[in-house]
Amino acid sequence: MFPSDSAKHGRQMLIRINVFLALLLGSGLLSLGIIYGLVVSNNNALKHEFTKKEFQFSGTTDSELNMDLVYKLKKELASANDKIEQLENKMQGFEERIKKPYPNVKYLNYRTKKRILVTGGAGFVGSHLVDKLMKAGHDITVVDNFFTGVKANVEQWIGHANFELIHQDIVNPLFVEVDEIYHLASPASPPHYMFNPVKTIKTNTIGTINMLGLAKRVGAKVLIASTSEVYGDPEVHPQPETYWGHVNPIGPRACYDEGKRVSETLSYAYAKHEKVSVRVARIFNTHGPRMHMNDGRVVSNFIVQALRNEPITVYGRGNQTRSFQYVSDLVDGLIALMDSNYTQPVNLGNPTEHTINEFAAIIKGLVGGKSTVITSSAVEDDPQRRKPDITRAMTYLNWKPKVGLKEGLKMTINYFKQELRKSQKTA
Ligand SMILES: O=c1ccn([C@@H]2O[C@H](COP(=O)(O)OP(=O)(O)O[C@H]3OC[C@@H](O)[C@H](O)[C@H]3O)[C@@H](O)[C@H]2O)c(=O)[nH]1
Repeated sequence: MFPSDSAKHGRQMLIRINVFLALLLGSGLLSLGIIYGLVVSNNNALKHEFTKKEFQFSGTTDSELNMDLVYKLKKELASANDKIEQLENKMQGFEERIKKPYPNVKYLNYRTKKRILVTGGAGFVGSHLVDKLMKAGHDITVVDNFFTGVKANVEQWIGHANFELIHQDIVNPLFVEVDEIYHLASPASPPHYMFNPVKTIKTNTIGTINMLGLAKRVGAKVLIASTSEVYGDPEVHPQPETYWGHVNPIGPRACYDEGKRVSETLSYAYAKHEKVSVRVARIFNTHGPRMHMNDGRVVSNFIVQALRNEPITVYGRGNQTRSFQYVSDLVDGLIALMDSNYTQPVNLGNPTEHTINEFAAIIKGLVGGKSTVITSSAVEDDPQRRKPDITRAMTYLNWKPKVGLKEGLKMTINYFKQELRKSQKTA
């Protein structure tokens, strides 16, 4: 080999090495490029993921914070409510301990002061009678089984030296020394007296025997609270006391109607044979404060329905009539009858007569509101016409009602307004 050939060969080798190195460098750069590309894209994905996470993270934190706050506030509110309740209970305790002044009571000496028993004295009519007799200065004993009566009706007298409250059912004998007995104990509203018919009969028979027996033993005068229902579904209108009535003896109302009729029969049997001094009041529909909201009678139902803007429910066609008296008139009549020498039955009622449809319109007019008047099914044996002839009461007791229908209803409506407010407060 010539030296020039070897130089040529050396140059060729150098070129090959350079090409090889260039290729190597190129592929290296290419790989680096690919790796860079991969890293960058991965980084972007991470970035995106991070942003997403960050977004989610920040959202979660906010709502958790809100939940925490709501939870805390709820806890604080609950504990504040607990404290308010505790304070209210304490205040109620204090109020109860502060002696409430009694209503004014007249002073009577031992010659004029009477010892009077009022059965059913915690009821609607009974409690108004008790108020009047207490204010007149007499010694009053109330006996009540609290089936329809409530202690709250006489709470104004509890603790008074002239007042005593006995929780007892008059179906059981009672031994007390009294001068007069007003026997009012009995459920009076149709749904109440139909609730337990046998019990209603027992109250008006055994209960009445117990009271007449007590009157005989201690020489007391006794007034029996009878009812216009002894006339049943009357065929004579208006009803005088001489009318014997038209009662279905086996109908749903019989427990009360017949119960009261037996009560009257017993009274005159004791009067005739045992020389007991009896008075019999036939009480017509009455309304006023202390009627129970769920009493079920037409006055309470219509007023409460109108106050609540609920439909006023007329049973049947609404052409049946009733005459409504205010409770203070009735109480005056009961006392006048007890104090009189008249021993025959006496109607006590207001002769102003209205159909139930008219009555619904009167209540709606007085209450206002949005109530509609609807009719629902008629009541079995519902008396169709009722209006008292009060000639006897006017003649022998010099009594007649003083409170007009609308005047009385306004007072009854105000009472139910207060009751509804109270019940909404405690609900
Ligand atoms: O929501 C009612 C409630 C009652 N009524 C009707 O209104 C009339 C009067 O019903 P009430 O329940 O008030 O009273 P009643 O006249 O039937 O009985 C009353 O009679 C005299 C009292 O001795 C007694 O308190 C009671 O028995 C009935 O015709 C009755 O069907 C309605 O139309 N809607």
